[in-house]
Amino acid sequence: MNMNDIEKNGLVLLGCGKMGSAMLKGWLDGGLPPASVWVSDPNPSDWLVGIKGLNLNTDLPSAPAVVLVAVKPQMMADALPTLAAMGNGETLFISVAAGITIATYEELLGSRTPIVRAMPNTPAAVGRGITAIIGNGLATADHAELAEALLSSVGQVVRLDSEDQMGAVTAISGCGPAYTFHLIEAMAAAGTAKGLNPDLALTLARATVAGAGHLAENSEEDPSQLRVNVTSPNGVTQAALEVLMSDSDGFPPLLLRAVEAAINRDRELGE
Ligand SMILES: NC(=O)c1ccc[n+]([C@@H]2O[C@H](COP(=O)([O-])OP(=O)(O)OC[C@H]3O[C@@H](n4cnc5c(N)ncnc54)[C@H](O)[C@@H]3O)[C@@H](O)[C@H]2O)c1
Ligand code: PRO
Repeated sequence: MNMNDIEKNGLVLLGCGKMGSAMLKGWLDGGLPPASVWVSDPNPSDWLVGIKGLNLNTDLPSAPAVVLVAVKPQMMADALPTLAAMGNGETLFISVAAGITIATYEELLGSRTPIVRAMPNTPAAVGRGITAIIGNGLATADHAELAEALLSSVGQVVRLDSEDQMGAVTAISGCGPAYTFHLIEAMAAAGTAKGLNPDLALTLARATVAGAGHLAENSEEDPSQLRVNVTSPNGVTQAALEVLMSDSDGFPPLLLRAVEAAINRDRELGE
């Protein structure tokens, strides 16, 4: 199964806010015709309303290739039963919601429903996302391929061995863009605090994070060597890294605490 099946039988997107829009933008930019997509969202954005040919809040096809669920975890119990008639059939359900387990989808949609739980991230909007996926017992190799085809059109896809990994995945790559944007904000604020014009500080911070990310992704050297390459012995970077890399109050223990908080919240949302 591939994107042709989606083009032919349709994709229903339930919920099209920040994450749904990021993926939809990536799919449309990648050539998926708007006429193959049905979006159901009670508060569509101006961007959605403006997409010519898109099926927005109209009757849904009875057996689309894929239903992609992108409503908030808290809305799931209200939103999903409206699509229960598509459960227990050939339609593949893919959910990107944090926390909600495959067992919950099976309860809401029927235990014979093929389901893939996925965790994407918002760089999907520019084709640079990464999505982790895991299917239920009903999701065949064909279904997994279909999910992978859809999600790889907006970035990389990795397959998980176990649903138990999803909390940590969410905390790293699902939420990670927010940590990175905050790093840009914090670098810009520090530059401003040290006398730079705020616009200049933001330009420096944004380009540095983007350039370093690109280098980390494209270099044959691993991130620790790339860090060493910036760090002259007893130089300026070393002075900064002695603060940032402190085992007691540096970046590693702080990030670990943040990731643990995210994993705990992910677990709570699934309860
Ligand atoms: N934003 C991210 O970076 C991100 C990353 C990975 C996963 N997710 C997951 O994606 C899901 C959506 O998150 P978001 O950030 O896009 O939230 P959002 O609030 O921006 O979007 C949710 C959308 O669902 C719509 N909605 C509400 N009730 C509905 C209903 N009954 N039927 C159809 N649509 C309905 C809302 O109008 C809204 O547009 C969440 O489950 C979240 O865990 C988000
Ligand atoms: N955004 C969602 C949240 O904050 C899930 C991962 C990224 O809950």
